Amino acid sequence: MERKLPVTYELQKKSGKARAGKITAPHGEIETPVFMPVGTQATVKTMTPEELESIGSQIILGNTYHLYLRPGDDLVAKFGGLHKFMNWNKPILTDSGGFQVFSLGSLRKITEKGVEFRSHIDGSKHTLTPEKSIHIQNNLGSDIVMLFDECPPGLSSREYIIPSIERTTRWARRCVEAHQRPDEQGLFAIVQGGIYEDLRDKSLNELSEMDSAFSGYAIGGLAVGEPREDMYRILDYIVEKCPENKPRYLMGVGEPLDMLEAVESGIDMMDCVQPTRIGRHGTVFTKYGRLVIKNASYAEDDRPLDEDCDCYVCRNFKRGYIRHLFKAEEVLGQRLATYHNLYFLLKLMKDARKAILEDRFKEFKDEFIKNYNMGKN
Ligand SMILES: CNc1nc2cc3c(=O)[nH]c(N)nc3c(CCc3ccccc3)c2[nH]1
Ligand SMILES: [Zn+2]
Repeated sequence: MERKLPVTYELQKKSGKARAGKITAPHGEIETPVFMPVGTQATVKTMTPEELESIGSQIILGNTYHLYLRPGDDLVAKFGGLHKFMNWNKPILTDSGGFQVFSLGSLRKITEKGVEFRSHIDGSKHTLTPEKSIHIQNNLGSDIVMLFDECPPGLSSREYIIPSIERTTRWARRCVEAHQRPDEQGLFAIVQGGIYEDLRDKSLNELSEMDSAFSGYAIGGLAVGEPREDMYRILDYIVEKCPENKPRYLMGVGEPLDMLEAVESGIDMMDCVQPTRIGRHGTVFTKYGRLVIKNASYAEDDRPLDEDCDCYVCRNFKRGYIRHLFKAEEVLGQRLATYHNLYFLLKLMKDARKAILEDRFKEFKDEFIKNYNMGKN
């Protein structure tokens, strides 16, 4: 009989293919669509958990690759798991590590067994396997555990992707077998297949054989250098083929316009390091597009970063002050820009959810895109 899954989804409203829903996870509920801040090394860079909660973060992401290398998943387990270690008491999703090996590790080698690599920290040799990845995530105690997959480089050929999908499916079976807490940590499948519709079908069909083990489905293999129109075409094709009664997670997409495109295709969850990464370098999101605060033109500008934003930063600080902080290399500048960027994306998803509930998502999306492309800052 069907085992009770630890992570469940309730569809609340559709507006076209866009959906509003509620995810129930062991550490709490998540209203979707949702943006998930990335907390790679057990911290969303420069933010405290209290600040993350105050801006409306419902779930954050952690990284198997990083936490295994430092401080070690067994140490995190000694502290009672990642929630206790970092004092975040809402849901956490952890990635499985394969992607990070290829984006950060060196001297990598893929075999049937798994992935051999050298640590980007000290060059030590390691092998990550499906079993090891799942056991690390079990130690971390995340609410949502990702399958150990291969994410082929953007624009890989069909000849490369086909055998890659078949190995990733064999790895998926090993992940399901290795999972030590299937009743406490939800397992998400990851659909691959590059920019080819028929290979997306192949990946989804092979994974669907194990559907009863999966609490959700992620769309992987995108935002890895493929042209934007290819990503949109694939989303429009494959997302609605994923089970309607489970959450759908698009991995690695966090540009405002891409997020709205993803929501329109039926995606519920998204992550991206962009808001925190570009925030630390002084680029912020605004209603009218991106703004590079170090630009000399903002030196005497007494407006907030975004005149339509009601976040703590926009209510209390002016562009000229935040520009000064960056020019003076004051760390408060990075914190304020990060805070506002995260708030901006969390609010964008909250407004998208409201538009879906009121069955006016298309109008909401078109209005946002018109303003964002104005670039008048
Ligand atoms: C930026 N673009 C991007 N495309 C991705 C594709 C995949 C993919 O096909 N498979 C897996 N496992 N992860 C991917 C990721 C990492 C997402 C992430 C980062 C940090 C924390 C938690 C999760 C991606 N990121
Ligand atoms: Zn703001």
